[in-house]
Amino acid sequence: MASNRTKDKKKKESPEQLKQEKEEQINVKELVKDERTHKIAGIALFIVSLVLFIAFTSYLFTWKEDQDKVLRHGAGVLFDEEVAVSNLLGRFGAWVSHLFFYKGFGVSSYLICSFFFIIGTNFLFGKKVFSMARNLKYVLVGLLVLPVFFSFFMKGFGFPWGGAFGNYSASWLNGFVGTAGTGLILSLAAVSYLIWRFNPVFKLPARKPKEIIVDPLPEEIAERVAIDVNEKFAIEEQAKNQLKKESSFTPVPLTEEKENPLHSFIINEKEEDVAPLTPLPFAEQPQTESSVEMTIPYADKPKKAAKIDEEEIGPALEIKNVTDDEDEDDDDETPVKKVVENLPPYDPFLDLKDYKFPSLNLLENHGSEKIVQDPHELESYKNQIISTLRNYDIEIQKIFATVGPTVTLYEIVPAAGVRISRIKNLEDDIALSLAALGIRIIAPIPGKGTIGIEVPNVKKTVVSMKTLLSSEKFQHNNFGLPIAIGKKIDNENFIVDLTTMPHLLMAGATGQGKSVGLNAILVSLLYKKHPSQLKFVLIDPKKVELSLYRHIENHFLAKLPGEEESIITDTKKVINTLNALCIEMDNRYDLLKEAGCRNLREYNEKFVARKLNPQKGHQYLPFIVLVIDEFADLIMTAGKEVEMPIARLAQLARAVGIHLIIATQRPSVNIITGTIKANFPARIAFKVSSKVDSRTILDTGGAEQLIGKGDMLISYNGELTRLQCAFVDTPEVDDIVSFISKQRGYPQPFLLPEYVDEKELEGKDFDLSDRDALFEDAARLIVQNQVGSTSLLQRRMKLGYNRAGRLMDQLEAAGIVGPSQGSKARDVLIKTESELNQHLEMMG
Ligand SMILES: Nc1ncnc2c1ncn2[C@@H]1O[C@H](COP(=O)(O)OP(=O)(O)OP(=O)(O)O)[C@@H](O)[C@H]1O
Repeated sequence: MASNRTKDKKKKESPEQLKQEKEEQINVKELVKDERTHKIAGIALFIVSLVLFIAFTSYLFTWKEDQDKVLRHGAGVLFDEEVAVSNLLGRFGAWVSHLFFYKGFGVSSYLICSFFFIIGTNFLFGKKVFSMARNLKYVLVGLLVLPVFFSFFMKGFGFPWGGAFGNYSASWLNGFVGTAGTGLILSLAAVSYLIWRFNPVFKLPARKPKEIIVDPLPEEIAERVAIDVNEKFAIEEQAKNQLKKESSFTPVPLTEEKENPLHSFIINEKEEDVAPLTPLPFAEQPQTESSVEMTIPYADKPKKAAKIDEEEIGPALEIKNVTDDEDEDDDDETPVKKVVENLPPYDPFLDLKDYKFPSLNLLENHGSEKIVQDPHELESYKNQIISTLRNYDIEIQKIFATVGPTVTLYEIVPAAGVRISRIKNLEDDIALSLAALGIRIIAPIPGKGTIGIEVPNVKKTVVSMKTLLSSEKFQHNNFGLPIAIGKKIDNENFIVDLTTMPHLLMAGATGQGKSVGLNAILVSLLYKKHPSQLKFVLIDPKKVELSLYRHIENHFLAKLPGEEESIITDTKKVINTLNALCIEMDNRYDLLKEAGCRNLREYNEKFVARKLNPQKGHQYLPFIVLVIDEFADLIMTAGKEVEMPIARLAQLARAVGIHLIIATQRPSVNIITGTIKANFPARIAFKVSSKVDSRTILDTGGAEQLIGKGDMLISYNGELTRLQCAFVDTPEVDDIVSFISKQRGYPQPFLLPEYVDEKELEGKDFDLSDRDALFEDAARLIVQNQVGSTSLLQRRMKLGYNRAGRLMDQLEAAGIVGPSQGSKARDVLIKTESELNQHLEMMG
């Protein structure tokens, strides 16, 4: 019944009437929402603010003349044409400023016109240029405090400084706490207001440092400071965001720029890290002393040392001259020893003292580095993620977004009670529902209770090598071999020390950015290292990728003696080179052992301080970086012959400054074997074709979800980090290489020790009558030192590896030393020289 009645009632109403009402309602709503209305309102408010400002300012000068008239007529002054006032805005101006100044708040009334200005600006520009709530607070508190302050302190000046409100409050306060109390309270209130409003910086004048600190921070501390600062920033940002957010998952409207936590979270300290684009100052490198400076210390030294040619100030020459007959261990303070001690430190740069490091101008900016954040994209993915998870009954507490160069990380805090393993299990379904290529789910993000969903950006940003190399972290670090790899999702530059990695394995399907990645690493090193500090051994079975670098062979490359090409492409030669590197490693170990040093850095420091005698084979040892561009080809053709020396180098070479970078297109288990993997803790995966490949390289899936073009995952220090690899184009590499190659280099590439295949030597029976002319000398040396090492023969007798090796074989055949024991020295079977003499006599 009742429903029938309503129906009837509705019927009775004429349809046009209904329609009209409805339309009107909608129109008003739309009108209010219309952005044109906002603009008009904005301009109107601007004008109000301007009118008030003019009236107030004019009042400051005309108040005396106009005050009586306004007081006498009250609001009537507005319409009384006979009253003539002096305010610039006429009777209205005089009245309105009288109202605000005299009857209201005095000079603090300007706060009101500032407030109109703020609302007007926000309306006009259609967004929150200024925060309304915050400014409203400032105005209200200002109107409460300042008039009282002015009334109290400016009493007796005639002008209504604090207006009626100020006068009344000040006199009340005066009665309440007395003059002194009022003065103190008001001063405190006014100062507090100013601090709250403007937060001025109070700084004591900086004291001048007493002495200039020259030493850079120790490596670990410098690193830690950098990390702490970054962490602090991130934590502060996050805390701010948390505060701003509502308790539900709604992460604050994404369309508001100023106060949007997603945005402020996103805009990381990106720019902070960029140092001015000046040619790199190589702070950590040993200083190149000018030839003039070098000559001064010699001026009052004994004649012999003073004569040394500036060009050749190297330990080999100097010590040779002065230590001819001296035993280094002699404790006596001989004049000669004094000279050595007083020599300036050895400077490895002096070999090529005019060498100029490549300037950053050789690199290009690839597009704008500004990360493009599309609020609509962020909002829509956020909603999609929330609704997708809700389909699986997963409720979310909060969601944050961090926009990186290629992907955006949505970090989710699941509601209480949601098990992370459930989300992990639903990984594929969620990825499918989100239906974007390359979604990676990290459940949970290590070290946090949150879940990460990485979604590729529609518009990706290229990370230029130039940006990374000009960053503070790259320019001012204390790394042995700094390499700039790329940018993390939070836009932090990923710059690491290859010496701590200590080797690097790279894999990725063809065309996904491997070669660019290799170039980025090589270029980083070329920008930071002097030719005396670094040598590359480049192996490139594909014969294309690394050939660019052949022009710098006399500066930065190493090769086998007698070889024509410095870039090794032939498998047989690769095997020889790898074995030669093993010998170099063993030789270096011997040197380090003799010098009592644990690693290359200590050894070189000792050598630079001239604590090691070059006569005993000591020399400044450059880092050696072995780069293999296509490892799969090598393993396929040479198998164990390649794998064994690589495994040996990977296990042992770190301490002696030999580091390996191995790249492959095919990360299958027969190529990246267990032995290789175990010795390469740092690994990079560009996009690979399957989850199995990803597992082979990273021990986990994810690399198959990458989006190519330098998008990569790096497993380093037990952490998996997604990076956008720095981009350096071939023409840029060309320019750098030709810049270096045009400069004076060494006469030839750095020579690796000679390696002779043992198989070739085998079978050649040793005939005692055919023994080497140096056989006896070698036997004495070995017996005197009681060390059966080929490198000892090489160094002390200045022999090539071949001859020293042959001599050692002869000594073995003669029963003086035992059989080879790999990298360990052979046993010496004869203990004293007299025993040796007898033995040699018997041999005839
Ligand atoms: N970091 C990067 N930023 C932007 N684009 C990149 C990046 N790395 C690679 N690319 C793009 O991808 C292309 C292929 O890269 P690259 O030559 O390094 O692949 P690859 O994996 O070495 O391939 P292949 O194994 O066939 O040599 C480049 O020419 C470039 O256009």
